[in-house]
Amino acid sequence: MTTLDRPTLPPGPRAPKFVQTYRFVRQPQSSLDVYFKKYGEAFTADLYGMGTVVVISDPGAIEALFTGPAETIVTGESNARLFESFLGTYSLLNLDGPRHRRKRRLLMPPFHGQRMALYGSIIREITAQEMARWRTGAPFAIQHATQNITLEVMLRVVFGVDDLARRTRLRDAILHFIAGSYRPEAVVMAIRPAQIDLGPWSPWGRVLRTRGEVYRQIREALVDRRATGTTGRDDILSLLLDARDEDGNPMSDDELCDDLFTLLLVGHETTAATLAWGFWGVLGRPDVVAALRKEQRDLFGDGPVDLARLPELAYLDAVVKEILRRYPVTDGAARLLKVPTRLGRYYFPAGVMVAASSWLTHTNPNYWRDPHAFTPERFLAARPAPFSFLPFGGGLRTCIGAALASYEMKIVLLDVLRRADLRLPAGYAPRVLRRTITLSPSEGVPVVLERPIARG
Ligand code: HEM
Repeated sequence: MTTLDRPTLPPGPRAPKFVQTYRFVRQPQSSLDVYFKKYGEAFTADLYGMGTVVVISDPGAIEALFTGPAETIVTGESNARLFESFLGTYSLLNLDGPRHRRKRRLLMPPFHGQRMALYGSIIREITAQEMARWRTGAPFAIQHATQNITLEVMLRVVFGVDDLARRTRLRDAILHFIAGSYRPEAVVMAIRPAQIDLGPWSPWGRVLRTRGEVYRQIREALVDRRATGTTGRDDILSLLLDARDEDGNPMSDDELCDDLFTLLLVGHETTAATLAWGFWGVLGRPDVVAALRKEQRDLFGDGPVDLARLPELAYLDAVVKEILRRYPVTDGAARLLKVPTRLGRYYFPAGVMVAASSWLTHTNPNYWRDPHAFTPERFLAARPAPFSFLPFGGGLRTCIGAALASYEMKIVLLDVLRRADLRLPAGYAPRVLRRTITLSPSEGVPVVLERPIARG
């Protein structure tokens, strides 16, 4: 009998559930490496809050997972197991079916590739403002800087919050929420059964209260916008305020808050963490920095890049892709099987979650040569095998911010490397830490600015 005759769970770790959950939380990549070595491209794990999860890194099965029928291979219900308690019931991530389709259509326009040209000069201005604060000498965490940039981009460019005082309060509230996720006890964010509010000093109580302050600020931003009006505006806040359902009703404030909180958090944390990993990868390779600078100089001399010509920078594009491959900041993309389902060479039973692991797929030696090396050139030499590269997930649920994230990363890398000489302090090597929704580098990648920033 083959694995395709009847639905079967592949073998996997037999450690007690709490041990497996601990490893998932604390050793998000190294534990997967161990399982991959032992069980191969599909194995079954058992995790608190998520139940039975089959982790796959076989592109054939991933293709089937991403392109199969959305009615029986569902995403929202699966995401909700991890994210509902803090992203909210109405968050796009946690929806399925027609509600998901409608919301996604509504949210997409500001993230469409063609819109990027409008955002470029503001991203550049925000990056310059951040760099103006850097000082030579003492190391600083580059993730702190990239986070300031990506959060400001979300607030100004996507949300269209023009009022400086309002922006500052919203930014402070979200940074306070994220700072809390650095605390060791904030692992409760990844363990659903431990999410019990035992007051302001309890781990989950603290998460709820800092998140509550972000929601309060978002509600106030909604009040402001209702007062000033949405006419002629095409930012997310205005789009959502103007949206009406089939019966002509506007969205409730609870729904608006979940959507806005999701975009604010997901839209900047992921890009900030990827950029931080990116600086770690790039600064560790002076030849890559030199090649990036050369490409830029050959096309544009010593001045800034003309952003309309960004697509001509092929090496930069390869660097960004390699950062996304080598340092995936999410676990990947998961789906819940509502019926027994064939995925490539596997046949899995109903009721299990199937998670396409970006880490294991991106480091699968069957598809990537020397997968642990940071080698941008691999993306110049050949296209990746189908479904072996999934930084933004896939199918109907592909990340809506993929174009914005890549565009933003390119501008930040270009402008920082053109104007700043950064180095990594001796002896630093990052560990992979869970932080809100990302896998971030420990200490946020400390860097040292070697000499004052060159003039723009
Ligand atoms: C480097 C940065 C980013 C990475 C690595 C990333 C990664 C991902 C991944 C893996 C998914 C799951 C896709 C799936 O289930 O197939 C996702 C979904 C999503 N991302 Fe991103 N993302 C990034 C940036 C952004 C930005 C900038 C935004 C918003 C502006 C955003 C908003 C979303 C939303 C709303 C979803 C849910 C889509 C849906 O369920 O229909 N992401 N992202």
